[in-house]
Amino acid sequence: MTVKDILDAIQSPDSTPADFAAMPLPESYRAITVHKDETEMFAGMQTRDKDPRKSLHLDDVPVPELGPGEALVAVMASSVNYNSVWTSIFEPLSTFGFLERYGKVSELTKRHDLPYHVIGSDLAGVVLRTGPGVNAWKPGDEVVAHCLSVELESSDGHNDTMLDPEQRIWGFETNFGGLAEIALVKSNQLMPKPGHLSWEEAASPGLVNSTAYRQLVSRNGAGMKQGDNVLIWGASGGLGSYATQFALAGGATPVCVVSSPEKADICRAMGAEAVIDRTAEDYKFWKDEHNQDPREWKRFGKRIRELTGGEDVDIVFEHPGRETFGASVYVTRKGGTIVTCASTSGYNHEYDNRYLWMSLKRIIGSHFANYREAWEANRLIAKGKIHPTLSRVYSLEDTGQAAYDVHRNLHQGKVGVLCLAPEEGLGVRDHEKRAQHVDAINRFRNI
Ligand SMILES: C/C=C/C(=O)SCCNC(=O)CCNC(=O)[C@H](O)C(C)(C)COP(=O)(O)OP(=O)(O)OC[C@H]1O[C@@H](n2cnc3c(N)ncnc32)[C@H](O)[C@@H]1OP(=O)(O)O
Ligand SMILES: NC(=O)C1=CN([C@@H]2O[C@H](COP(=O)(O)OP(=O)(O)OC[C@H]3O[C@@H](n4cnc5c(N)ncnc54)[C@H](OP(=O)(O)O)[C@@H]3O)[C@@H](O)[C@H]2O)C=CC1
Repeated sequence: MTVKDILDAIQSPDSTPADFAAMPLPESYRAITVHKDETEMFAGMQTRDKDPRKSLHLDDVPVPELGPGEALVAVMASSVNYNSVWTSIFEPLSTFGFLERYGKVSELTKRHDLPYHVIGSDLAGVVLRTGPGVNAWKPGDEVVAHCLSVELESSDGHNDTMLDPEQRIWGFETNFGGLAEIALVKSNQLMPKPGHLSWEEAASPGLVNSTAYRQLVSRNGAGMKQGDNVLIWGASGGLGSYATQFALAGGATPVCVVSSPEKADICRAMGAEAVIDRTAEDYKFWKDEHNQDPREWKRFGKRIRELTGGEDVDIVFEHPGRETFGASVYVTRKGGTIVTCASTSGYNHEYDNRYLWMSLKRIIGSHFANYREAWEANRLIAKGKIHPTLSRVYSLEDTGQAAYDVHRNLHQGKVGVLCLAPEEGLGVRDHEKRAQHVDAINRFRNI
């Protein structure tokens, strides 16, 4: 049995769940990996110069043993997330430390502690096998997977699964991720694949859509409400393209920040009216490596007021981090919220705390999404209320190039990867619903 036989079964309209269940598993599969003996390969280099094409490998790896509550999934498509860029440049830490730590949890988790790391935190595909105790899913089911892996043995995570002390991001802090022909997930990561989307479209929103949902919409994040002004950094990027959609769909006003006229056009095509091109307007929030320029914060704030009819923003959707955080705190409205999930440009933030406390602002930390939030975010995709923002699709062989493009900010929206799917456009089951939304689904394509 080879992965080719699995693909044939997936593509045959006659395959039944029993056929999938009866199919022997292959011994190995192709996967995108980083290697433990290469973690120092970029030592001494600037972040920008570390090249994912050098560190990401396409390897044949053995199919992992299936444990209780788990599923093996044939991956038709996946996507590149920034966490895969971090893994590929071994920043801020090598992910092998995460695998070693996970390997110490139990006999079963030892499987994850290997000299190679199969990466990737999104997938769309077909369930091949389920482990003991899995009843909700069966071989043959078409699924997407969110990337929250929790053990749930501590009460800390019982109200909000993100608070579990053993919370991990699958394919980043665990092995056997989605940039591969086969992936291992906990079965409670599985969700129904939206029928109106192709494999690569369905695989692309998962991580960023769920994260933006918690960060902006959920009461665990900013709890956005109708009428809010929301400043969205990187509004046509991975997270930002979903934050912009959530703001518009939720009756808020996005103020989109981007870095080129093309990206500004994408935001307008999504329905945003207030757009700032940070390159054209040339904001320099830092005078030098150590000092910010509050006059630039003010110039930025004035521009926001021009666009909103004099109002300040209720919420800032933050992720660039060091470069923008001082400005973000400054421009937030009295009583408003800065919600952050990342620090792409540096994790040691500096801001003038007087503007935070005197104006009763709040900074909220947010990370991925709990089980329920991930499910709710996927439901919005399935209902056609929020759409994938897929711009370009790469082959599994070209994942290094895809990660390079994301690292260098050369992409728009989301970048997809075909794993088992032999071409784009396959896997659509609900053509009628697709026809209703096809323009929105294709909005980011080939820009
Ligand atoms: C969904 C997608 C998401 C993204 O893309 S996010 C972006 C990518 N992710 C990242 O950049 C984050 C990468 N991760 C990290 O940088 C690190 O992962 C953290 C900084 C988050 C954590 O650092 P660490 O060293 O791994 O863990 P510690 O929690 O600091 O634990 C180290 C030791 O310190 C002890 N400790 C923790 N808190 C305290 C405390 N408050 N007082 C005293 N000790 C403390 C612990 O217990 C432990 O100890 P012991 O080594 O013995 O086990
Ligand atoms: N904690 C969590 O759960 C999650 C964290 N993340 C993290 O969030 C970050 C962004 O992820 P994602 O949106 O997928 O990445 P993308 O690269 O797709 O988008 C980020 C956008 O941010 C903008 N940007 C980048 N650097 C700067 C800067 N210095 N100043 C202002 N804007 C900047 C760029 O837009 P433009 O050039 O147009 O302004 C870019 O397109 C990453 O660090 C990632 O690891 C992502 C998902 C989940």
